[in-house]
Amino acid sequence: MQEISTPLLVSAVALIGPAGTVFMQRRHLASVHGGLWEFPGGKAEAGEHPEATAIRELAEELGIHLRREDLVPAGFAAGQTHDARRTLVILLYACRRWQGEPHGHEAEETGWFDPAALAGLAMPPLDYPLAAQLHRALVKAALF
Ligand SMILES: Nc1nc2c([nH]c(=O)n2[C@H]2C[C@H](O)[C@@H](COP(=O)(O)OP(=O)(O)OP(=O)(O)O)O2)c(=O)[nH]1
Repeated sequence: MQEISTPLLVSAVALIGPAGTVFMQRRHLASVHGGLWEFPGGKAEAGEHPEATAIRELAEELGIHLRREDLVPAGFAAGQTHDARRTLVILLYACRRWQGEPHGHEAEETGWFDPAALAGLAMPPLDYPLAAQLHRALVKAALF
């Protein structure tokens, strides 16, 4: 009988700076999807709330502190993991307030991008629909 695994749940965050630009990081070259730009974030631990995942991952990856009340749902994307073995669901939050300066300790490179420019970056597949949803929401000012 084929083994059925639960979907892999990832929380990601679009940090939006005062100029309206969005923080992105380039994945470590040795990792899956190495060298591609992504929203910072990571995998949920067992039983973890997606907001708690977002807060924990951004503290670990960027050294910044987010508050739950500053996380605004901005979109989601579902597909398969790179090896096509599991369903992958990424939940994207937008956040305009945080404590600390984001430093991509694990990233090849980091940068702030105009929301309209995100689609032009080389990204893993699910980050494209996430970037499109974020851009639409920001243009419509439906968020915040
Ligand atoms: N952001 C993003 N990640 C993807 C996509 N497709 C896909 O398989 N992934 C994988 C790469 C990572 O294994 C995982 C994202 O979690 P993560 O950011 O915590 O991954 P990581 O490299 O730090 O950790 P790990 O895989 O080494 O355990 O999802 C995609 O389209 N976008």
